[in-house]
Amino acid sequence: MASELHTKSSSEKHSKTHGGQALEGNTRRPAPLPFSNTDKLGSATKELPASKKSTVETTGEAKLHSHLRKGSVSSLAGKLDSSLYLGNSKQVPAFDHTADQEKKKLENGSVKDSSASAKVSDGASSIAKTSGSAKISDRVDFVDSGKSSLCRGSTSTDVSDESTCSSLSSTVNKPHKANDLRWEAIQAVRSKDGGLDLRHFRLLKKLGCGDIGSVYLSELCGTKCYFAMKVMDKASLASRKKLLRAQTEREILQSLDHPFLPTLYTHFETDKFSCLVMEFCPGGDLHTLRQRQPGKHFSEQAVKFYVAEVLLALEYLHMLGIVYRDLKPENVLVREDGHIMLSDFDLSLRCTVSPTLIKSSSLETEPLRKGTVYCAQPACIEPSCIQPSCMVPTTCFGPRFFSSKSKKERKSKNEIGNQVSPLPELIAEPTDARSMSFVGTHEYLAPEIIKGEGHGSAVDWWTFGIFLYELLFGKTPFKGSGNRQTLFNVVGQPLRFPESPVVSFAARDLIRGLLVKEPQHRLAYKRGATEIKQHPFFEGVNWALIRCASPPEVPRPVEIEKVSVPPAQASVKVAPAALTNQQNSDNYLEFDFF
Ligand SMILES: Nc1ncnc2c1ncn2[C@@H]1O[C@H](COP(=O)(O)OP(=O)(O)OP(=O)(O)O)[C@@H](O)[C@H]1O
Repeated sequence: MASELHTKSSSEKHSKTHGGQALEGNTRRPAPLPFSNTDKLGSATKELPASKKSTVETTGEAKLHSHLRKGSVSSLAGKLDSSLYLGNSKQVPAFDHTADQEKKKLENGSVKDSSASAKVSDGASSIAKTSGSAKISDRVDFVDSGKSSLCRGSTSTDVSDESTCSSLSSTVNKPHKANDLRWEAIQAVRSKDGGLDLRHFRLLKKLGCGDIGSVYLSELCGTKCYFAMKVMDKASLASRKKLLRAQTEREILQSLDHPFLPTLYTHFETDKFSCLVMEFCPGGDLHTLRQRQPGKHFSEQAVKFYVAEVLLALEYLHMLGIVYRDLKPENVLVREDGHIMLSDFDLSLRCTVSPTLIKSSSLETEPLRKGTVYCAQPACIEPSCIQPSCMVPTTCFGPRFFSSKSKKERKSKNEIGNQVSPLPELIAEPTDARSMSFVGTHEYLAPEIIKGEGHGSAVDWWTFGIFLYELLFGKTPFKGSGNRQTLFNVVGQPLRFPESPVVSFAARDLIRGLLVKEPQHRLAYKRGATEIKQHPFFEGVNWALIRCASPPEVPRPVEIEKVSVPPAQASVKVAPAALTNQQNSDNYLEFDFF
């Protein structure tokens, strides 16, 4: 096991502001003292201060590098994912860019990517694997699932300005960004100046501080396009041995293209800093939003909406072979349209997965015969091997969906029901992945992590259960008087529900299914998100069109002028080396790190 355990510092989060407004009432709990290996159950020797939902992590553990087919597998993931959202393509106007983009892909040579290598890691020691043969480094706690390839949506060349990629190939690899003005603005600067760096951005406000960097609200100069820029001090990362974590997060972000996951618009490096330019979420996080609700818990209807979106995000991540491992309300941000965005991937585990289509959509005349399994192995990931139902265009993401409908025809507020037709059923569960890392947040840690038994994707279904519980009841189920007690409770205490607020039987039943201590008996262990989606709690949820449903709450628009500090008032401190090189003197804000 690793020699070092680390606690993410969340004390800084107390001063966090969002969208230009101070988050009053943010009762984010202070960080516990640094955790040591002996604090795990069984060898715990000392009482720690009260856990305040900070994240714990071991470092120096398992890492798996695998040479994988990249392009073709990722395109499968994209298509399968699209099909999950779209259902019957005949019901909504088409926004068909698939064929066009396949063509562009060929023109841009992205096909050659299909033989490129992809890294698979959970941020610690390593296995190098090429075509079935594995090279295992010193301390390996990770066992390959034995399944096939990791799916990667895109690569560093897609968004990094260290590369010479064309704007076209970037869009091809993020097909859902085809109509995004911010994406176009970034691409325009890239074509004009050959790349982006700090001088292209005005840093308007510090949004918050994480363990590996600070996040700033920033404007792409002169465009009124706003982004959240995570700025990481490379020297600090190196001295604190966090480079791998930063790299893991960046590589995961680069591979994502999903409505409930962050879009990484670009990434660039200066001598001193590594910068990730992402979509800005002005609505704050669900932890803060929950504090503002009556009784500090959400209504069951609102919970249904938020957890349904989180479920789809987790499903997509698992399909890419990513076990998220850090689900908690603090990491679920609210976008400007009220939909959610899962953030913070530096503790995620990457492993191998083989998405498996077990039932086609209703577009198919007959469901697949029972027992027939369509396994999307890398060797057959060609368009012809994919069920046609998985290749429906991405209507849910395009503005034309709305423009072609009158307001009356649009879905009524809070209506996310009325599933029209069953969707294809997939298993994309990296169930056999094994990590021995001790990562997560005390109240959210799965029993198998605490017991050090090794864990896989089922930890995300445990945390999903805790998350659901917390949103409904305003507290987590196993919280003790201190971190150690919390860990004991997670492992040994039965699940109990408070008498109030009253929640439905279906909700409690779902929580019971998810919070089963043995991972192999836990809901979703075998068939992943599909099992959860079929639970009565989600009855009536239109999974295909949830992206178009009205959220419980839409954040007030951020007034950027108020957020932005005029130069005269700004406490202009000497800018760090990277900033002094900037041509744009508007970048006056001080950078402070950690
Ligand atoms: N895209 C975004 N839009 C708005 N605010 C964001 C965005 N991304 C991050 N933030 C805010 O910035 C803060 C720092 O985020 P960051 O992801 O760096 O750290 P973290 O979530 O605290 O976790 P970690 O310590 O693992 O880095 C968070 O509290 C978050 O609320």
